[in-house]
Amino acid sequence: MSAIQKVQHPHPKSRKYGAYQSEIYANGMFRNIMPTVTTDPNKLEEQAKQCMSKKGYNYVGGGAGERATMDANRLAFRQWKLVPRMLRQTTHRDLRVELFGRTHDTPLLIAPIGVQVIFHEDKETGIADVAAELGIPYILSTASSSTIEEVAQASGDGARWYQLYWPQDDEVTISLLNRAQKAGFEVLVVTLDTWALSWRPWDLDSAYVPFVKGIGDQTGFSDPVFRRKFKEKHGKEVEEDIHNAALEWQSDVFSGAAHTWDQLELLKKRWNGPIVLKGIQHPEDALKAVEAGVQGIICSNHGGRQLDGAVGSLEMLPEIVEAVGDKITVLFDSGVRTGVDVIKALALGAKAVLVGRPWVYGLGIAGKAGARDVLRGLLAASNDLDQSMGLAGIQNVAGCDRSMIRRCHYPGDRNSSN
Ligand SMILES: Cc1cc2nc3c(=O)[nH]c(=O)nc-3n(C[C@H](O)[C@H](O)[C@H](O)COP(=O)(O)O)c2cc1C
Repeated sequence: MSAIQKVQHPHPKSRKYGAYQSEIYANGMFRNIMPTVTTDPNKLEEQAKQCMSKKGYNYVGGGAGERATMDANRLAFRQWKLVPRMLRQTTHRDLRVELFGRTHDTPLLIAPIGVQVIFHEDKETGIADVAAELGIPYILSTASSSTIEEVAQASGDGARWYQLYWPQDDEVTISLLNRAQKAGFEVLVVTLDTWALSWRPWDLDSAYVPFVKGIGDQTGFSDPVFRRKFKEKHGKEVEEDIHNAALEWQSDVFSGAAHTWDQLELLKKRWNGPIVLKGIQHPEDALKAVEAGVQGIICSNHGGRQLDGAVGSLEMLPEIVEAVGDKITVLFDSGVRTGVDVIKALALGAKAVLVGRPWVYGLGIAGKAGARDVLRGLLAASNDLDQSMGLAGIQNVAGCDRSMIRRCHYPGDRNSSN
């Protein structure tokens, strides 16, 4: 390399996420406007708890059993530390990544989160709008409180993926896939770990499950095949008997029976685009996904909401990446709270990272504006993705590699920002 490095210019298409930090200081110093949503990842959940309804907060903050998997998710992040490099040109960071042939502005994805109306009336349509604005693909949950078509409209030109809770009824499944494709959803995310709801004490103690009242069932209630079948069976429209319609829909999507690998053929035949399996934790399942001929997997344990006492998701990422190499796109979620967490997951081989609870807390605090603040903070400055990459000496996402990270065990490492 020559002794004089060339002056670096920003990539014309990379966005300046780091500007958010200056904006916060300028608002406070000159206009006395303070951030609505805390910028401290360790205080976010507590602020949300103060602002949200008890049931709404418990639904997002809770997990399976004694929340041991949730703890493991955070501890798995704590055991990896970044090793920063100096005197590198990192002034202009480039956060763009390519996934399934499309370039995205950041390595973040909005994790599929159900029943968003219980957190704020801005719900899925509001978050889809924010995601499009920030250049983050929005993954719509099947357990949505807005319809597929409403979310597509709110997302406009934004990238959108569709998450399937896979119904037992193939005709209904095909109808959902057709609707999602028609509405411009590009990637199908099939969640494998939630064919029944787990034991969730924070919801159980107040006997709260929104779906039985028809909340979060909008995908089914707006589906022509589901509606026709419901009418044939009950002689009524869905709206005339919400209680039974809710039961019927729930027993199809959370049936208590898992699908099997061979059944993926149906989805492959009916979905004209990339398919990503969500909920992979074992390297052998990752290899099975390669064999099954899908295009991607998400190393995820559903944020510790399904199986309690399970391994932290990040713990399994390196083995999964090693097992599948470049044969399939590996994405990651469960426990991501800061930009540095994103760097760690990328350094351990994920191509992009899904963010879940943090923006839901923002949504609960201040609606879509609150979710936007959380996501901008995550992408932006100190402690967060863009600036942390710079401080670590990393110029772009490809620079997040194994040389930047080291496994270290310090007794007493904190398990905060759940
Ligand atoms: C309130 C809530 C609802 C969720 N709903 C869904 C869903 O409908 N479909 C799905 O695949 N995953 C769902 N998830 C899991 C997320 O997609 C993601 O895997 C998880 O939030 C990652 O963990 P983290 O939030 O602790 O980072 C949900 C998670 C939460 C917190």
